[in-house]
Amino acid sequence: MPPQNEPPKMPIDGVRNLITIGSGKGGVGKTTVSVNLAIALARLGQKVGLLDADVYGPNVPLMMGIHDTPYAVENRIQPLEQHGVKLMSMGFLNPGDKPLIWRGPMLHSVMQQFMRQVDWGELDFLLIDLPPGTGDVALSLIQTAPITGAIVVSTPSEVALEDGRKAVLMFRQVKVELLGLVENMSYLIVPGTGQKVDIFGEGGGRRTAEAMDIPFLGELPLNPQVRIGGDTGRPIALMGEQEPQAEGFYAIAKQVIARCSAGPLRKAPSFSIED
Ligand SMILES: Nc1ncnc2c1ncn2[C@@H]1O[C@H](COP(=O)(O)OP(=O)(O)OP(=O)(O)O)[C@@H](O)[C@H]1O
Repeated sequence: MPPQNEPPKMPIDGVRNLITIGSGKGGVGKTTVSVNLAIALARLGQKVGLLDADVYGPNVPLMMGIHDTPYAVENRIQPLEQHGVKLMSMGFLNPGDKPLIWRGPMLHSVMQQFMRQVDWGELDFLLIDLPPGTGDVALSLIQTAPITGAIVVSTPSEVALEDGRKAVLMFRQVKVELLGLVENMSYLIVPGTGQKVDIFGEGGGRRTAEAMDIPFLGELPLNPQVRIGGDTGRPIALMGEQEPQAEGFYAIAKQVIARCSAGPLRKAPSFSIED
């Protein structure tokens, strides 16, 4: 049972599955996985929203190729929509290169508004792209919302995995179900020669997932087209499931659908930070 002083985890109206995408380390491709997974889920027939919780470095608008300003109707913020995905990001409200200089309580309140005062409508999946690490924003979200499951993204390098393990342990400590680990930038196929190069080491993601007893959701190669897709606002998942360069994202999306429709994950886990 949650302790008496713990705030209740209020469900988000109309949202069936709330999935957080986190990483220990920055720059490992968490937002890249988030946008491509969102598009893949939408293309597989799911109703999808993506909340960019990386308030200090919100890259979702750029990667989804949309820079409008959301408006409010009767105190409810209307999410923007692009590539079949409903979107909300601090980048829509604070566009450009101006840094946001906010402390914890302000972040907490804006995240609550993004979850609960945005007119998400009916969604099968609301994905939350967390900021890297195990800090305030991640914890505040996890403490207040019934997270269905968490995905952790890491490269196979030991440095990234060390921090990835901390993210896994954070979710475990707050009793959020781990949907699994995604290994990004797993290897590079050299254009022209077809040679496979393990730039960040080989197999580290799978080994870590096995050691921590969480599902391994798959490897995503380092691929210049993935970077270009992000930089131009046309994520590679838009090319569809049949496109070999996008199929890894669809394979992850299918596992997420399978796990989340299975039943028990739909129930909000109880939370206790003291455990
Ligand atoms: N599989 C990949 N192949 C090629 N480039 C990639 C791949 N994954 C990510 N990138 C590129 O690496 C850079 C960092 O990715 P991204 O912004 O998704 O990381 P992140 O973990 O969300 O970073 P942070 O949260 O620290 O801002 C981006 O330029 C992105 O396009």
